[in-house]
Amino acid sequence: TNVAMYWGQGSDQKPLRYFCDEESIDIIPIGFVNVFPDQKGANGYPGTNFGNACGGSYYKSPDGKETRLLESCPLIGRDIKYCQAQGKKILLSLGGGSPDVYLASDSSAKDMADFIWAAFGPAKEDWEGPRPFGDAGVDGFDFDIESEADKIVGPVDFGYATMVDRLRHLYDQEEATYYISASPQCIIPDSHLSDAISKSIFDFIFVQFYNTPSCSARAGIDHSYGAYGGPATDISYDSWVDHVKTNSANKEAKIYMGLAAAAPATFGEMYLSPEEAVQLVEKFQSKWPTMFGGVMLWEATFSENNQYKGMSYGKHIKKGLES
Ligand SMILES: CNC(=O)NC(=N)Nc1ccccc1
Repeated sequence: TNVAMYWGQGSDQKPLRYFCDEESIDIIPIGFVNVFPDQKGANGYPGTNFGNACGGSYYKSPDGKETRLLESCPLIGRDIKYCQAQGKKILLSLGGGSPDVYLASDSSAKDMADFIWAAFGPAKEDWEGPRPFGDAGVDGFDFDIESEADKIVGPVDFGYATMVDRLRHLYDQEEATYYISASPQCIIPDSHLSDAISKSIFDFIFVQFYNTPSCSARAGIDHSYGAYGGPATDISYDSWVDHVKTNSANKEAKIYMGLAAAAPATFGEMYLSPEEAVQLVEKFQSKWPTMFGGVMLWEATFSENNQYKGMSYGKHIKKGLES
C-alpha cells in the first residue's frame, strides 16, 4: 500500500532526506506555496513557507520589489534529488491552511501554472527566473486548497481547473511522468476543490479524513462520533468513491485515506491508533481494490514524534498493511 506523507510544516523538523531514508514512504507532498501571486504583498510571485528549512531571504520581483518567495532553501533541493534517487515522488503542495489563497482570473491561473512549472519543475536552459530548489525538479503539484477564497471571486473557487489543465498541457511536452493531486476535506462536495476535480485530471485524491468529525476516520469506527444528536456518522470513503466515479474528469483517480499521524495533528478524537487505522484501511482497500490508492499522513514530524514500540506512526501503518 502506498503511503503519502506531507513534510515541510513540522516544528523543529528534520530535513526532508531523513524521511527519504524510510522505505515506508512513497510520495512526499512538501508544503507550502502559501501565498498566490494575486494576493496583496505577493508582488507578482507565489510565496512559500517550509518551516525551518529555508533562510530568511526572499526573491525580488523584476521591478525590484520584495516578494514572499523564499530564495534560499538549499537543503530542500539537495534532498529532493536524494529522495528521487530512492524512488520517491516529491510533489509541491499549494495552499495549506493559509488564509485567502485565491486566483483572480483565468489568465492568472495559467500564469501561476507557468511560473511554478518553470521555477519548481524540470530545470530548463532558457528560464532566467527563480529556482528556489536549484536544479532539483519536483514530480508534480498538490492542491491543498483550504481557504475561504470563494467570497472573493465567486460561488466556487475560481481558476483551479484552468491551472490544472495548464499544468497538464506543460506535462504533455515531457518524456517523464508528472503528477497532480488534490487534498480535499472529507465533506462532499469539497467547497474549494470539487469544481476542479469535476473538470480536470487529478491522479491522486488525498482525502483529509480528519479535521471534520462527521465524515472522519473516527466516525468510521464510532458512528456516533460527530453526530451531535443527528443521524449516525461514518467515514465518507464510499461517498468519495461514488463522487470520483460520477463527478470527476478522471474516473480512475486513486483515493487515499488521509489520516492524522498523531493526536496533536488534528483535534478531538480524530486520531486513530495504528491498530484502528490498519483495520479501517484494510476494510476499504479490500472493498475498493482499484480505487484505493493508499494512506496519506499529515504530517512527517507528527509521525516521527509519535513513536510507539520503537517505530514511528508511519512505519506502523506501512508494516501493518504489509503483514
Ligand atoms: C493535507 N493538508 C492538511 O492536512 N492540512 C491541515 N491539516 N490543515 C490544518 C487544519 C487545521 C489545523 C491545523 C492544520
